[in-house]
Amino acid sequence: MASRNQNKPPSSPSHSKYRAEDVSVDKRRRIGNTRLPLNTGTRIHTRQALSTVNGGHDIPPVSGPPGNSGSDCGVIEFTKEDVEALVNEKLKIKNKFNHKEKSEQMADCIKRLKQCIKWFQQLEGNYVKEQENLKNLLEVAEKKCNDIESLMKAKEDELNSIIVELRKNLEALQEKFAKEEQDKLEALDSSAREKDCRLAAERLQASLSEELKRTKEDNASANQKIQTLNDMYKRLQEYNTSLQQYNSKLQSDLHATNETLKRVEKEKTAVVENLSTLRGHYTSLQEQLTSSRALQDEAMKQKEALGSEVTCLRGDLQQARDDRDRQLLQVQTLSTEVVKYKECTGKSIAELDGLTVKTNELESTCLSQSEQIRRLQEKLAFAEKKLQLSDKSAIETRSEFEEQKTSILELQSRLAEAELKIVEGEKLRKKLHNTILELKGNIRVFCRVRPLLSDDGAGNDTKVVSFPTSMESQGRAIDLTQNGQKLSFTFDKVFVPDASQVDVFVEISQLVQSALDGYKVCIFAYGQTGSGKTYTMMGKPGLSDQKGLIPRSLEQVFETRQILQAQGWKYDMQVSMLEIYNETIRDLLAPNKSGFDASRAENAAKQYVIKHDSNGNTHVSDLTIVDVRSSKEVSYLLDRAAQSRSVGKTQMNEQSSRSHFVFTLRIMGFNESTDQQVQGVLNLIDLAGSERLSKSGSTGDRLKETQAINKSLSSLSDVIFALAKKEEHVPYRNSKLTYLLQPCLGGDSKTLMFVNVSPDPSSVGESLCSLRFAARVNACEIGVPRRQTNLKSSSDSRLSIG
Ligand SMILES: Nc1ncnc2c1ncn2[C@@H]1O[C@H](COP(=O)(O)OP(=O)(O)OP(=O)(O)O)[C@@H](O)[C@H]1O
Repeated sequence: MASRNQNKPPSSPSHSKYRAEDVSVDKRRRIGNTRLPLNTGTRIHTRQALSTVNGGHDIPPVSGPPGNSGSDCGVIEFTKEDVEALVNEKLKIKNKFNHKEKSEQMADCIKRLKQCIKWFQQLEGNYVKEQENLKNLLEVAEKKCNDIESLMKAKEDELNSIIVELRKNLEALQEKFAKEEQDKLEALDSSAREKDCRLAAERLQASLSEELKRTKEDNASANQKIQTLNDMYKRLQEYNTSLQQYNSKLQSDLHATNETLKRVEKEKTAVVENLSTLRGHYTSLQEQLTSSRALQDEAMKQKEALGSEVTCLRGDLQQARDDRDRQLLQVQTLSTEVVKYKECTGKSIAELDGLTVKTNELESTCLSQSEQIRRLQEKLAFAEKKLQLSDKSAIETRSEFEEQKTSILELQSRLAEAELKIVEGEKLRKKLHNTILELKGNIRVFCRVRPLLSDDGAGNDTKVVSFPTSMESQGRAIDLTQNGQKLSFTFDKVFVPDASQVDVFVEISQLVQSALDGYKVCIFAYGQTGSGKTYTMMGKPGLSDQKGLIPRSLEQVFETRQILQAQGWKYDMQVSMLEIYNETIRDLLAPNKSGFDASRAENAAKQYVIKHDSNGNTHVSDLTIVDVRSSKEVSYLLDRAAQSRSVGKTQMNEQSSRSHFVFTLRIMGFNESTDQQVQGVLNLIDLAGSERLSKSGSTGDRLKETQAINKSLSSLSDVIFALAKKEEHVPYRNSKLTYLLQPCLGGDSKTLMFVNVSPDPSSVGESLCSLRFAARVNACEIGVPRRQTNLKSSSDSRLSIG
């Protein structure tokens, strides 16, 4: 229809025709049941035909020429049959009406038909013209149709391809649909499951809600806690800062203290020297004083003798004076009597002569007595002079004595002062030493290289061990050369092969002293078989200058105990010794009733369970603990233990220790004057030698021993590595050795490790392993040593080893 309108000719008749067609089509639709066949044969005017059909009633009269009829006019093609049918219809209708009316109507109808025919003819002319136009149009349309057809074909092809594609899509969609159906089923399934889950989830949600509620409450309290923790954190931060400041101050203090320590050490040496000279001076003064005292005593005796002599003389003199005075009085009375007699009585000359003789006698007696008095006076004067002299010498002696006394007192006070200074210096040194160790907070490591022995790889002159001589590393560094590569290690101290046992002991004596001060001390020797561990710890039996650390430490402990007694300290000492052989503890001091084997059997029956108490003390059940009072007693016990130890011959060592030897001295001190109590422990350990199975040449029991030794030493290194890495779990329980040493390795004790190294070039690999392990140990922080003081001795202290 749209395309027709597009091709519509511009003339009005054609325009009306198209409209008539429209109407006819519309009419046909309206006729409904009375469907009329439309053929291209006879053409009849539509209105006529319609009027015939409707009996001429409902057809409106034609007004004006058909061409001007506007919307009422139209052309429709009727076939002959259609017209006949109409005529028949007309006849039928004719019969229905009466004749007159019918004839009038007929006339009218004929009239109108005539008009119609006229109009129809006009239309026919128009129609021919229109037909030509239409022909042209048809051609154009055909052309266009062809174009459209080709276009359509193309479109069809395109559509076909689209259809194919769509089919494919459809198939895919169908597949997809099937899949989705399946998915849907699955989804339904899962939805059912989800429903269950949802129910469960709802239940869970309910419980979770409750939990959430609780958690919220917890959260609130946690928030509060966080708040307080934050506050605490802040405070801790502040505390940390202050600690850091304190630490830096301590570091500077430490530096200053080190300086002071050195100065104090120097002062101490000077004071000790001074003290010894003072002591010499004091002794000579004491001698002088004794001789002066003897002299004084003699002078006093002389003085006393002279005094008594003077008193005697004075008595004699007094007597002589009294005699003289009496005789003078007698002479005087006699003289007056003579004068009286001469004057008054006139006696005979003989009597007078007798009297004169008597008087003369008396006078001569007087004279002699005067002479005696004079002599006595002279004697007295001499005696008094002598007395004065002796008084003088006595005063001199006394002043000398006083002088000496004051100088002695002065010396004594200086001596006391010097001794006090020594005690204070010692205290300060001890404190500084402990502070240094506490600040260091790690296991200290000393390295000792033994001399080359005749048994070592003969004929090999290459030196694998050397010692750097630079200022900063002297005495602290060691270089090991392996395959031409030099590897350097630094430790707290390195002992060269020439170092004597005394040199080594001097370096650890302070540590031993700490045990008496109430610290736990642990010294252990680690190294390859035959590297000198036993030599370092025990020394060579029978040779006093080659005594090892254990006997020397004990001597020092007992000597110091003696010295500290003067300060009010009393010490009780207990010793225990054990060995760990093939992961089994053996009591080396177990009473040996019926021979060594019996003791071993008895030993084996005991449990020897290791336990640590809250004070960090280690207890081994059933272990023999012996009270000791002197180093001799301990030496005896050491000899006894040495006989019980498991030793054997290996390719590396003639007398190889096949077990770990643990010597423990427990020290309990009490000061009566200060009421102070200390508990120290000295653990001295000679570890079994590490060795490669291949190198040790072990077989049978030896192989088993070596495997057990290596296992426990590797446990020791695991513990050290865990400590070095500050891991949360430290595998102390992996071996008896590490569990026994737990307080020493990870606790609060002062620990020192000797790494013994052999200079034998054939042992360079083992030496390198030992040095690497020792370096790791040196870097390992184990906490701050704690002094055990003011503690009441535990009831079970006899079973404690550390
Ligand atoms: N510093 C030293 N001076 C002299 N001789 C030494 C020294 N160190 C070790 N020795 C000697 O080396 C040998 C092996 O020493 P020692 O038995 O102490 O080794 P070890 O490490 O204890 O061996 P093991 O682990 O097999 O028991 C011994 O003969 C010892 O006397």
